Amino acid sequence: MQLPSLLKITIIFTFCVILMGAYTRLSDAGLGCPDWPGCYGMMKVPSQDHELTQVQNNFPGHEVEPKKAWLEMIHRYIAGALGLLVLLIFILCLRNNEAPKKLPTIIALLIVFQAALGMWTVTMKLMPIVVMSHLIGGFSLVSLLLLLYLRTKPLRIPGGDAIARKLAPLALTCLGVLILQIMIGGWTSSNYAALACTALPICEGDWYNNLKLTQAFNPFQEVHDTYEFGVLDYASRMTIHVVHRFWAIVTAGMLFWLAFKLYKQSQSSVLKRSAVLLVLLVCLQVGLGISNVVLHLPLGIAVSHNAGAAFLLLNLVFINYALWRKA
Ligand code: HEM
Repeated sequence: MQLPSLLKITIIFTFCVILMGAYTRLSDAGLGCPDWPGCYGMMKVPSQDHELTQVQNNFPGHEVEPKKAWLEMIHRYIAGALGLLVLLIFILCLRNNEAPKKLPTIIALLIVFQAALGMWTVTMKLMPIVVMSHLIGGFSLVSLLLLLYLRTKPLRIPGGDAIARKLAPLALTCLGVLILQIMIGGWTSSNYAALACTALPICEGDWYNNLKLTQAFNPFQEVHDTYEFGVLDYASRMTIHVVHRFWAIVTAGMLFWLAFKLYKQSQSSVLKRSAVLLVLLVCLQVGLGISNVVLHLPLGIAVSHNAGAAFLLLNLVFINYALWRKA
């Protein structure tokens, strides 16, 4: 198989793994299997009588919840398959003289680190900094795979679009702003702060005088037996939620500005289409965020909000690639 085709398949597959991860996390199934890499020490979810007896002996106090355990195991198996695809890409790039070498090496190292984060997510009982890093790891992986795909494929983007090129620093700033918003979103979700604030447009009560920025964003929280369902007090969760909403306004504003400038100034139809897509994705993402709040976090909307963030990121990575690549 040709490298670009393999990369295309791997990008779609990575997207599925990210969504499956979000579905697992948001269904509170992250601890469906309390150990790693097996599930209660087995390669499948224990269901037979003798297996359940073994669970009682080896994991006293634990009760197997088959649905949650299967979600977690399916996520691990498909993540393992993704690891094999990345290894194949790495080998193909090493063998192909014209293919880049540094980027596939970084991607291969990243997936190993991502597997370690997956393990720590379980062994450290959903510690928010680990859960958020695991989410960012997945987003970074799909972005780097897209970059590698773009580098291995001749693109019909005029690298010499001098006017549009002037927008490159703005596009990079927007990328930074979006990444920060995604991190705050991951922090909101991993600290179970989604329902800490259910009023619109801001928060119920005297939210302004109850902001606790230092506690809310301390990456190293006190040690707890488990972080499932969150350990922060109400004010800290509310603070995280409010910051995610405020930064969403900054993000949306910046991305609209970039889209407007790009649409007006670029000569390239590909970049003009990316600008329109950017506007649509921002509207969709903000709409999904508001629906999360109004509808009290239905699973489908929460997972779509995760997918929306990934699409936004990929679109912005593409725009940056097009604007920064050498003419
Ligand atoms: C550009 C805008 C936005 C981006 C890129 C973004 C991104 C994200 C991301 C990546 C997550 C983590 C999802 C996960 O854990 O799977 C998240 C969570 C969340 N976002 Fe946003 N978001 C945006 C705007 C908004 C807005 C405007 C609202 C509400 C008014 C909102 C409400 C939420 C809530 C409530 C969660 C927690 C969901 C949960 O616990 O599952 N977001 N966001």
